[in-house]
Amino acid sequence: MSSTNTVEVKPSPLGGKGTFTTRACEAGDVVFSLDRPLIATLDRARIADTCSWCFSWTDLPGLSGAGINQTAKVNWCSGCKKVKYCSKRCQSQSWKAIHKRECKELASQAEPLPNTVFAVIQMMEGLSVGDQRYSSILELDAHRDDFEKAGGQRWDSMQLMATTAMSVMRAKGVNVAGESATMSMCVLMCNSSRLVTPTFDPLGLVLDPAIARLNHSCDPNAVMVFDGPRLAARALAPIREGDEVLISYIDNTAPYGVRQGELQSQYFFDCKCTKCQLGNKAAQDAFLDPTSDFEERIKLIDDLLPKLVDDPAWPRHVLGESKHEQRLSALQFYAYSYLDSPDAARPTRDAASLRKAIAIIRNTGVWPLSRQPLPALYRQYAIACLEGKRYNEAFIAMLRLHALIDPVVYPQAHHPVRVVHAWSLATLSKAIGSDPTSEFCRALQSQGVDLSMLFLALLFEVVEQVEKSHGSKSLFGQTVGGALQAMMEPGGELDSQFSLMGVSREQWPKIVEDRIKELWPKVLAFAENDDIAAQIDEAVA
Ligand SMILES: C[S@@+](CC[C@H](N)C(=O)[O-])C[C@H]1O[C@@H](n2cnc3c(N)ncnc32)[C@H](O)[C@@H]1O
Repeated sequence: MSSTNTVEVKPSPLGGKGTFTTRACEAGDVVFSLDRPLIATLDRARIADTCSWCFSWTDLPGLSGAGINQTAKVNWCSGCKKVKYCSKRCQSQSWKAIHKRECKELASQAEPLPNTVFAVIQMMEGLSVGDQRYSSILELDAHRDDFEKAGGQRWDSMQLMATTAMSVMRAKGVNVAGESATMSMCVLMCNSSRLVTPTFDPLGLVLDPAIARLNHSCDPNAVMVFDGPRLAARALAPIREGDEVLISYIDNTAPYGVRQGELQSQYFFDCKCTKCQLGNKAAQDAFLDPTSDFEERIKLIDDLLPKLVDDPAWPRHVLGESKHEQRLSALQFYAYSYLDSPDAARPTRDAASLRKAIAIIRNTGVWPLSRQPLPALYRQYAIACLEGKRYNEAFIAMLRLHALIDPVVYPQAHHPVRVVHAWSLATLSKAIGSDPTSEFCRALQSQGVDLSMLFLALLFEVVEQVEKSHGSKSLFGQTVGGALQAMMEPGGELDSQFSLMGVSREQWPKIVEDRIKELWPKVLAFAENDDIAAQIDEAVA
């Protein structure tokens, strides 16, 4: 597979090998890219609605798919009926690369295989035909003994999956030793990354020796972005020539104990990055000072405390020994118990229970909006609202995320997650604003929030950042660029509005800029004012 090569792999001070730049990079530069990872398999839930070669996803839920024009239809491979493709071209490329080796076996399976088993089979097949690219996978850290020592349900299910993969290989006449299937499974578990859409919705998993040589930091200098099967590591900040490229394996905006717990249990290391060195004292872990009625506000959590301490997840939430710290720990535990795993494509909690959890946490008065998992809960709540067609509530949640939370959680304006949120809010504003006579629109208007202007302001923001976040030629970049062009071209919304007002094209930028400047403080005031937002929300619900 071709790649942009401005990096080299060599021993890392963090342990094992790492990836280092061979030239200095600016923020937003592509540090490293791949046309397609060596192994990429879809989650079982995505097999029926996603092209197995280019990963066009045809069943996008509300927020995640917002605005990405995926009109593709996918059809089963007529041979195995276990994978789908969006075109003859994708089918034929997949056939040449991998599918000719697996179609017959897949056809004989009653159920689609879990993607981890599928990935291990692809790995073993690649090795069995002597493909050199696969042999470098075996040089990766496997943490085999660590997995076995940790034992439990995970180890049992890893062994079961390895055995299943081995039986499929044996049925094809390839004799694979049990230990090598187990090793392949371990390599996969600690070296694979999530395959996601350009808007970060989970689709499956990928494994490629080049990606697997990226080490972790909770304060990363790069982030991985997908564009269909293409993958790029983009610089979040300037990176000097010779510096190590570091991505985050986990949600690096989570509190210290949660991050350390996840890294230790899945990757078997203690992170010692600059952020982790601050421990619970890092800004993102801070709480607000309790108010005088805090005792009363925290009552519900106090009642939960004695039940939590025996839970296996409790240790990663412990913030200290004092009564106050124990209460905050219980509150954090409670908040995380409402959060779906980042791998869940759709929220399993309904909007009402997520809303209740958010309200309880906020009501304590000590939880900053930007402290995890509150931002993640807002995001899941927005998605749950969209799934339930509760657009107004979704709008308020997304507005909070974009205006109040993201600038703190993702300080870089071009951070791809922040840009995707801005785009989702833009498309929501456009959809809701398409009926200006609705009660919700009128209520917003009375607060000075004009949705068509907000759409434009957000669109400008996304277009300004997209070259650095995703690349303007990517599917996402083309979608947002196309939306702006449609507004500006003769007959477009902006063109029509300004023509009516007799404004010439040369005057557009200044007028739009002035209007956005005028709008933004009102948007912020609306987002910040819980009472107004809640009243409108309740009234219209
Ligand atoms: C995906 S691999 C990264 C490449 C790995 N260093 C190698 O040589 O193959 C993940 C493993 O690298 C190690 N690792 C990654 N980031 C680390 C860090 N910040 N500190 C210590 N070890 C790290 C851990 O052993 C982890 O399980």
